[in-house]
Amino acid sequence: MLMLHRGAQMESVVFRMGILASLRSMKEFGKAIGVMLTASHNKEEDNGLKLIDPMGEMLKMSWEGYCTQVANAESTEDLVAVLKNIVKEEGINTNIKAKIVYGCDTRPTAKMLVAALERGLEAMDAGTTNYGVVTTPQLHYFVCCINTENTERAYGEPTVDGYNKKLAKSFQKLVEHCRPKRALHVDCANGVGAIQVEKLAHAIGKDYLDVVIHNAEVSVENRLNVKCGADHVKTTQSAPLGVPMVPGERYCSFDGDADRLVYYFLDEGKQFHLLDGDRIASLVAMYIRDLLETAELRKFNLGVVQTAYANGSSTRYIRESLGLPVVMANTGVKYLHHEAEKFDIGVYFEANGHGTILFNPKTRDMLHAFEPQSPAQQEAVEKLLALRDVINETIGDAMSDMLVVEAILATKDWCLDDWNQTYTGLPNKLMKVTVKDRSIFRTTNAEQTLVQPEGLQDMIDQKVERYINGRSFVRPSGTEDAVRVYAEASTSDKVDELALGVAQLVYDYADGVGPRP
Ligand SMILES: CC(=O)N[C@H]1[C@@H](OP(=O)(O)O)O[C@H](CO)[C@@H](O)[C@@H]1O
Repeated sequence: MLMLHRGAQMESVVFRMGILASLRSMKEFGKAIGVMLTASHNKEEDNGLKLIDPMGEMLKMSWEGYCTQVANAESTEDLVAVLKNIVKEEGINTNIKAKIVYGCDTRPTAKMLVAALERGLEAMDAGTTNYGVVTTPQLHYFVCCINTENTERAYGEPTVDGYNKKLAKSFQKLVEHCRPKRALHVDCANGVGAIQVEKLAHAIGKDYLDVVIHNAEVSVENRLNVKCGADHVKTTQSAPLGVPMVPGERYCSFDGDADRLVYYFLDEGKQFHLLDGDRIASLVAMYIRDLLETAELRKFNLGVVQTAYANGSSTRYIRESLGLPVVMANTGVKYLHHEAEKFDIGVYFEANGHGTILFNPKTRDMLHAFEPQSPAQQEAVEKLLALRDVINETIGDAMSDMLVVEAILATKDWCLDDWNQTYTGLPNKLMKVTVKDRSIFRTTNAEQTLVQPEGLQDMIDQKVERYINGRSFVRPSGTEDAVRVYAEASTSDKVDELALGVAQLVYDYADGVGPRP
């Protein structure tokens, strides 16, 4: 995501991205490329812009570099030189007509950003489709649908209606013999999810899933993600504003652009329990593993991809209790996505609730061609195919992930507490330290080991050794000007102590800025 900080530059950067997106489409011989104008995760007041590649996937890394070059060009001459260089380096035929599809979020800035983007697209004479206010994952889905239309791999109809119908039909298939669950309260973070989940719920029908929408004030300024939404619930481990919680009821939160999902509930003693991305990954992995067992398709290589922020108990549970491989990837969904592609069926989730399931093309073809030997086998394969249809494989999608979770809970007849009982999460803590120069921090081993500044990792290791079930790592944030410290230990007091100790080490060792933690 390209961060767009408020100010005079914002419109100009979006205009330039219209030009760059058109070049990307020309490079792909006129395939549709997506541009999503959205709220950024880390600062509610900032916007973000995402370019979406032809199969609905995140933009190729080499083109991310072009985004920065184009955004940072200082004068018109510089910009022209940068663009000319991209055309040359990529061997782009600029006579090809570009095709761009775009969407935006609910904030007042969207109108101005859309106009700026359209000016860039007009300058390139691109063919365009404006999807208006849609979720980021929906736009990823539309791009994939458009570019696979009329092919063997057709992904679906590239409309909101098409998306809702596909998801509704496959969800209904997954829960057809299940007892309906109690209502699900959905916190939409005052974002676009509120508009879209209502349509989806309507397509599914109350008999299959009773959705109660909260935080749907999309037209009130400065409400988006404020004290609500998946990120808030995950980091504060408490109820979002605007959602009065009752013990025994079922709750989930989307984030503002509806790509992250977390669940939570209050137990009878009114204690709050969070079911985050780690829990979703393990639930989904268990479900697929069981379907593969029933279908006698054990040869399929099913695996889970996590980051170092995954709770150590979840990793242990997936490896030891479910008997499945877990691969660690760098922070950021693009890294997880690439690792998940290596499995026949890859489940990936960041702890923050962003993730999806990938079915390798070969796996899809084999499932379609499969000739079942028993009704049980047939049902299991049909469910795997329905699961593939309900999930948005292009990117983590809160609405689609929610249906997956709901289908699994309904199949198992589990309440949220049953799900929570699968393993006990280790107490953990995430802290941020601001230092003079975070670029001096270099990591290896999926960001779990520091190689620079030299000597700091040894000191962290010495600290960690003193704690039962202790684990801690330090890495520079990719999205904020800070170094993140993560720690786990057997009790919440111990984890506070460990995280603080490591944060102080970082501060002392690497020129901390501001008050010492
Ligand atoms: C610890 C943490 O939550 N990190 C987040 C955060 O990345 P950092 O590189 O840690 O700033 O923003 C990313 C983008 O939204 C998200 O993918 C990731 O999970």
